[in-house]
Amino acid sequence: MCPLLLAQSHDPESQLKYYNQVLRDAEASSLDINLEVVGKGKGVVASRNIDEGVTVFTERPLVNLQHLDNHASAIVCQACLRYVGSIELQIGHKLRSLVDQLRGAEQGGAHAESGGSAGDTEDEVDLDGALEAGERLEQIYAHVTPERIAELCSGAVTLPLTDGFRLPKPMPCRRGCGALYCSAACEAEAWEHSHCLLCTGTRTSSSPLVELKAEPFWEHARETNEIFLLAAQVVVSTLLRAARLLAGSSSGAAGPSDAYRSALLAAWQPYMYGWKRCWWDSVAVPDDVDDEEEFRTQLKSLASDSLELLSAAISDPRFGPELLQLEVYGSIVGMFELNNMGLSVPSPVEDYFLAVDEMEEGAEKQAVLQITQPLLDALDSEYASPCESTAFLALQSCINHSCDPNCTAVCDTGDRTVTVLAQRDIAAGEEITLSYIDVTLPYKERQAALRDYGFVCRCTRCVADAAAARSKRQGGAAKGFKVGRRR
Ligand SMILES: C[S@@+](CC[C@H](N)C(=O)[O-])C[C@H]1O[C@@H](n2cnc3c(N)ncnc32)[C@H](O)[C@@H]1O
Repeated sequence: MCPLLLAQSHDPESQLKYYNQVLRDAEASSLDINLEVVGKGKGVVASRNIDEGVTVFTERPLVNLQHLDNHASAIVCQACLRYVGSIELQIGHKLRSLVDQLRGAEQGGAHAESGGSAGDTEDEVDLDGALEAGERLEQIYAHVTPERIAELCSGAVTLPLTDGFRLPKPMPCRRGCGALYCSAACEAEAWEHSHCLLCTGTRTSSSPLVELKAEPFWEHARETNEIFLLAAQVVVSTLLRAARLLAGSSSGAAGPSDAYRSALLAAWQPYMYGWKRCWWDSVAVPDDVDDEEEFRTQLKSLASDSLELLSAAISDPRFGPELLQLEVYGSIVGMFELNNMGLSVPSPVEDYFLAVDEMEEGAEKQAVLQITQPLLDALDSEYASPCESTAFLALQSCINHSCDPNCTAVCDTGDRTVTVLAQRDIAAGEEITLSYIDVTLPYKERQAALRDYGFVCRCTRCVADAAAARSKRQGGAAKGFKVGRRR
């Protein structure tokens, strides 16, 4: 049986009503939503001509998450992804994380060397990795000392020219879970949105009323799939919003009442129409997996464990059970696998080193370089590593992929928005497209990359490339026949 929350997504009339509101909110007056673009599901089309370079629309993500493995590269506001602290802190943090990571790899290798399983292929790989890690550590320490890294992290040193690169002071989560924000407003917004139930901090304060017990859920997500963290934001923010809507209405407590159902459906609407297939049914099977059925069963079991831990963490008498069903949770995770958008925010550290590089040649630049060059040499390619995150946006998630897209998306952390810009002139009636992958790849590699998104690309370029490949094959077959005849 299709749970109530998923069944609603099939109603075209409410879908159009919702998306027309989304278009109005995004001030996207030059766009329409088409619920059935041939072979692609719904899509976004231009309702009038759009000139190259024009902003097609701007919207804010409904949820976003800095990739867990990116925390080592960038300290950003967990709500809006703005870099926080200072250039010194960002550089010190990158170096400290790098050193910790390399030490871990080095020790892993040493452990394998001293263990009794020498000759095992994995251990051999570990030893190679350990050797490389050791060399990279030496390279870092040839340029900076551990004390220098500690000074940068603690704010004990000020680097030249950083006045022009001021960053907001980090604002810690009120419960001290380690999450940082760029302002009290962002901290409060994240708290109200979902962090109040997903926080793992223990520091007590006058608020909130709920007991915090999300650590086992986080631990499971860290070890298995970070997308569970994003799905949890959807679940919690929806439940909290429904509870608020219900509290604001004249009806009673949560339960199977009509009032609760309509509050829940209203709160769920931003995600309702993004629904695709369940995660375990939609994920592409990795090349090294032989037993597809077992693989999908394992994914389902992971989702089930995650949901159990989440349900235990957020149990609250205000919440009904509708959103905590496995099919609904699986569809949210699946939606992120197929619909989310990667956001990359360039690092101010890169801009800082560029500014040094662009200084006029002379004694002043030489004095600055004496201080900054060792840091740049120690960071190596890490100096430019950006903040990488994943987000879900109501309108952007309706835009289909093309290997020859007419639009591009840029992220602005300043006002926490994503802007979609026309890359070329777009005619009225034309579909708005973005690229989900690196479109410089050849046809086969593009299709392989898009398999991870669960579809065979039917964009104009792929259709043309496929036709060209077919006719080449047919031509090849004909040539082969001729060769055969000559023999
Ligand atoms: C971000 S959603 C885009 C909106 C989607 N069409 C819908 O109905 O919600 C991505 C999904 O759209 C479909 N899609 C996007 N681009 C496509 C393309 N070039 N060819 C075929 N299907 C495409 C695939 O099903 C993909 O998983």
